[in-house]
Amino acid sequence: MPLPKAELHLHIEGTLEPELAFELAARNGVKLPYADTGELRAAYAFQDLQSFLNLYYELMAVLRTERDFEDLANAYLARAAAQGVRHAEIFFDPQAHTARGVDLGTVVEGLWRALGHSEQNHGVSTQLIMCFLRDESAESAMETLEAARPYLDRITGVGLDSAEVGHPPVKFREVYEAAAALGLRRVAHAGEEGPPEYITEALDVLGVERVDHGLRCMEDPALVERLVRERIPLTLCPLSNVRLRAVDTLEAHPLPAMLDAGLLCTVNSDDPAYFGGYAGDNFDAVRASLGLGEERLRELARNSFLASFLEHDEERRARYLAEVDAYAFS
Ligand code: HPA
Ligand SMILES: [Zn+2]
Repeated sequence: MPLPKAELHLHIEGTLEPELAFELAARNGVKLPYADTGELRAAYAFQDLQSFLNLYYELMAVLRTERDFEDLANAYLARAAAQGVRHAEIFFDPQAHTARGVDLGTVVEGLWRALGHSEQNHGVSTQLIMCFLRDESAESAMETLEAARPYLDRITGVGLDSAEVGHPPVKFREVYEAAAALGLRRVAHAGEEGPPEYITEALDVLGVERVDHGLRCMEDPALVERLVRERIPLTLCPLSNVRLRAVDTLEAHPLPAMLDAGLLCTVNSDDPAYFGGYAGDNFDAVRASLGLGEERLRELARNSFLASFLEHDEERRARYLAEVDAYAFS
């Protein structure tokens, strides 16, 4: 039995495995510029975030109907459950679909067909976090928030993703103010490729409660001290960091130093179909490559539930934490 954990940094579009991409392409009459899954997999050699994003957006062309989004989410939930994920806070990128003529309603209704039954079908509780593409305009983000109004009962929070450098958090000040006024929780990618200042700005200007990645905080000791003092969770994604070359090797990942510094770190998969593994695979990888002992792994699992947006159901959080505490490593 795998260690119970929450997944807090997972882009549902990044769970599109090559086999499902080809299946959906055939179903929808979409022609992919790859002969087969082998040729597609060979394209997964990324130099940086942008080279990944190009393929990530290209493959989304196969996602067209509610059923496509339902199938995508069910495939993820089954894999996540098998790796010990008990709770998942799932990102989606509305603008990447509406820009292709797929309605926000199709996306949310389709995802919800899977998420609404996830507890019964997969034993995984779920939440949805709607991300704005930071390389699109602030106006487009605001329009997306407006368009999401009919679905807000199914959306827990907002996030910020896509190409980071040159698109600082401050660009989205008004959108985040509007999201807060609607009662939405706030997170943002910051410090993946962007500088530590983007992390500070995400906290001070956007009012985020969690920082996605946050890796580059380690360049600023005063920021680290603040993140520790304020107990700001970081959603780290070790295999993603290696594939997108944010770190040279897994062995060089700063996770142990971050834990030693007292940061509230969590381990997540980001875009598992592209980066070589789901949540449990990321745990296994840091265990093998970083020499983390059982108590560090247990701490990471505890952190994932402590950092999750389960305030409406503290009983559930306590149950998950008790499962982690009782877990016997084999
Ligand atoms: O790792 C990521 N970073 C930024 N944007 C993204 N969109 C999907 N994955 C990512
Ligand atoms: Zn991400």
